[in-house]
Amino acid sequence: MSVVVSGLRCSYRSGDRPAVSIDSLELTAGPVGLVGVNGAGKSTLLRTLAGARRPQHGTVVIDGKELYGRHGRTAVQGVGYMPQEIQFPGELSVTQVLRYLCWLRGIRSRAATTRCAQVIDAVGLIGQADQRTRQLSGGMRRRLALAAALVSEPRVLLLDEPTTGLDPEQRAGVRRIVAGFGEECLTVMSSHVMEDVASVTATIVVLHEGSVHYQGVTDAFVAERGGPERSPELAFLSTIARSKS
Ligand SMILES: Nc1ncnc2c1ncn2[C@@H]1O[C@H](COP(=O)(O)OP(=O)(O)OP(=O)(O)O)[C@@H](O)[C@H]1O
Repeated sequence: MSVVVSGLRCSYRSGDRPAVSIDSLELTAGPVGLVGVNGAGKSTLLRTLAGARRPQHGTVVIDGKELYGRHGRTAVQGVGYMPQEIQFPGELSVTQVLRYLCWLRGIRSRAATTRCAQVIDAVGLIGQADQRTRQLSGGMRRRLALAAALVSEPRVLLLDEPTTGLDPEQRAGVRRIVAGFGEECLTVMSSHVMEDVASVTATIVVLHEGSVHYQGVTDAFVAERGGPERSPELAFLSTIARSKS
């Protein structure tokens, strides 16, 4: 599994400074933590890697296939994406939403039944499987968004702030899922919670003002930059301070 980015420029309005400007980035070993201050470009990058927003310039190659090129449809089939915000049709139940996504992905009925049950269990929504999505709490909705990203058994899993708004038990559950999936697919997870990033990711990418300011092994990042207490928070802050100077 690999995601290779070259010469990427993503802008929302022509004439503005690009929200993301990355000359070269290769992601192969996961899980990958994607961190940066508000507005650093994390969501824009994940949206672009998910095939949801065409960049103005540059290429995104997933497992050898250009996402915005001729084989884009094949490339995007292997990607699961959990955006920061997502709306579900309120009248559909949790299971119906996931079955619909399976249908869109061409997953056959029997396989879809198994797959939906597995992901509902994985994200801890068994008690809500038949509940309409408009009755879900914010945290449950986030977990449904995670289930939606997982349901097609992606080879590349892109998670935008998956632990935001979850209680401690559910946060730990998401961390377990990310750590587990790290072995089967390339997971990229953005987060503001450095503790979550440090505990589950193998490598880390620090974005600052749309560009990559650090890429390396998470443990080394924390050991080198996290002070005597090896604090993930301090490692992040010292990297950002270096980016500014
Ligand atoms: N829909 C949009 N229209 C215009 N500008 C946008 C839009 N979405 C993001 N931006 C701008 O692009 C830049 C990067 O934003 P982005 O949401 O990717 O950052 P982020 O690192 O995910 O931030 P956060 O941590 O706050 O979620 C910011 O300057 C932001 O204002």
